[in-house]
Amino acid sequence: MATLLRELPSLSSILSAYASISAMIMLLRTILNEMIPTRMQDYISTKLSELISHRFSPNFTYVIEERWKAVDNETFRAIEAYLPTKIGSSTNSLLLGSNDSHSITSPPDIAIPIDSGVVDEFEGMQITWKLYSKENKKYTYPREKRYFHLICHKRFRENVLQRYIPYVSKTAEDILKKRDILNIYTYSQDNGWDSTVFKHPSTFETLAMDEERKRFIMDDLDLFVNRKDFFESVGRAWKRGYLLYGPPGTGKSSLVAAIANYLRYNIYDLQFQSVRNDADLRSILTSTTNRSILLIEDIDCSAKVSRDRNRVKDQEEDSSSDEDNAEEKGNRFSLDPGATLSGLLNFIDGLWSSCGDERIIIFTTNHKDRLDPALLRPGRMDVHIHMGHCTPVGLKKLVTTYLGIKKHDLLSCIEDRIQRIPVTPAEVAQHLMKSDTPEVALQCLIEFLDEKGLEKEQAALLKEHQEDLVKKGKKVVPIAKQDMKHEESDNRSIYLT
Ligand SMILES: Nc1ncnc2c1ncn2[C@@H]1O[C@H](COP(=O)(O)OP(=O)(O)OP(=O)(O)O)[C@@H](O)[C@H]1O
Repeated sequence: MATLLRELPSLSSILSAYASISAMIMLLRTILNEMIPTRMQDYISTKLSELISHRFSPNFTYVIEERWKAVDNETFRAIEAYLPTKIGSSTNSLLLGSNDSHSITSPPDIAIPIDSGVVDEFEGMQITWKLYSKENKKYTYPREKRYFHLICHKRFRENVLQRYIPYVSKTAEDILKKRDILNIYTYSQDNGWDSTVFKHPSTFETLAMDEERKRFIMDDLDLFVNRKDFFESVGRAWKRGYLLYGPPGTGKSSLVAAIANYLRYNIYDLQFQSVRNDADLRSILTSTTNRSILLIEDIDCSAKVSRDRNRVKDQEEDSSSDEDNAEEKGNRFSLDPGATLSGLLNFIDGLWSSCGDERIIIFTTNHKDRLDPALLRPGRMDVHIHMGHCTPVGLKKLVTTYLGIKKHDLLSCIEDRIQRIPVTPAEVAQHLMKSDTPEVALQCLIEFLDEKGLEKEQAALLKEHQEDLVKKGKKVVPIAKQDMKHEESDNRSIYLT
């Protein structure tokens, strides 16, 4: 015992050894602090703690990111729809809000805030969900990258994948199908897709359009939504393209709203000119969800889509096109070249067309003749629909909708006038709104039509007179094109390409 005690180091030598080890550690730490930047130190310590916790934790984590292989991750969408139905006492905070500008009293939506969690139970398994976010690389869309962590016990790992996730997807599908609120999304370079509640009153019932044409469109839509297997079997993307063309105020936007209300699809409204380049266009289009309408209005206004291959022809066009050309020249020198027609076509029927299911693509234009022929080729936009001036059938529909009457003595003389004088449904609607009294409103419409008829006659006389002058070899100031041309050259009412 005495020998053993003698061999033990003295207290003073233990203390001095401890002091020198501590001094060495402090020295090392100071050197490391000096040499390794703080961010690198944080990274190393996070990785070390992750390694330790992974090694010894009984849990397994699935990570579900918002984007998956360059497109929107549908599993993420499903979880987003499903989780708000699972909020319980374990949830400490929630996002609450409404984007329904039509009704401030409508019940708000619920969503999971970033860095918060929800606990769910399924077939005896406990599953914890957490939502995180981190900033994305600069200049890529979307700016923020969100992702869910699904945390379960390691022994449930397989069951979660085989049974729980399919259950979540199925439940989400039912929730999304039953949603009674539609959204309209608009794109901006700063915020990406921003949504607001879409409550447009236009339906096929209120549209002033011939009944057979309405029936044709509704049947076409029905056929489209019920043909998932058909599209698969023929190797085509489950998409349908509509080109709506015609003068302003003939109901193109109203028809889009009617289609959205009929199918209960959200609308993604894209200003083509606001897209920086084709790469951005791809990200923007692939971040739209299934069962939706992609709407590109006034597609002819994009120089890239309307002019690329028609430049020579366009140089001969009227003065209005000079402004567009100036814009185009400006674009050539800008940093962002803009999205191109081929970028767009690639999404419509190229390799990228297979991204996403159940999509309706709608282009509208007031000038079909200005579009690049590539966009009009058979099979590109499946259905071309001409929205024309008001017809007697359209008039009756508008009178019923706006005045609540089906018959009136003045109707026959209005019908007679609109067959001679081109007038848009928007103009008719505007005059029918002038009074609640049918008599007064219809009289207003008659006066308007008579004025328009007079203008038309004067324009025809002027044209005749100018043609005479030209024949006599005299110089004339040309009449504005729109006075002479009421309709597009191709005004077949509706056809499949
Ligand atoms: N066919 C129609 N049926 C019912 N209402 C219509 C119709 N066409 C136009 N209207 C009325 O006129 C207004 C303007 O129509 P809308 O915006 O749909 O026309 P548009 O063809 O899209 O015009 P633009 O080319 O200028 O966008 C609508 O709010 C609607 O009240």
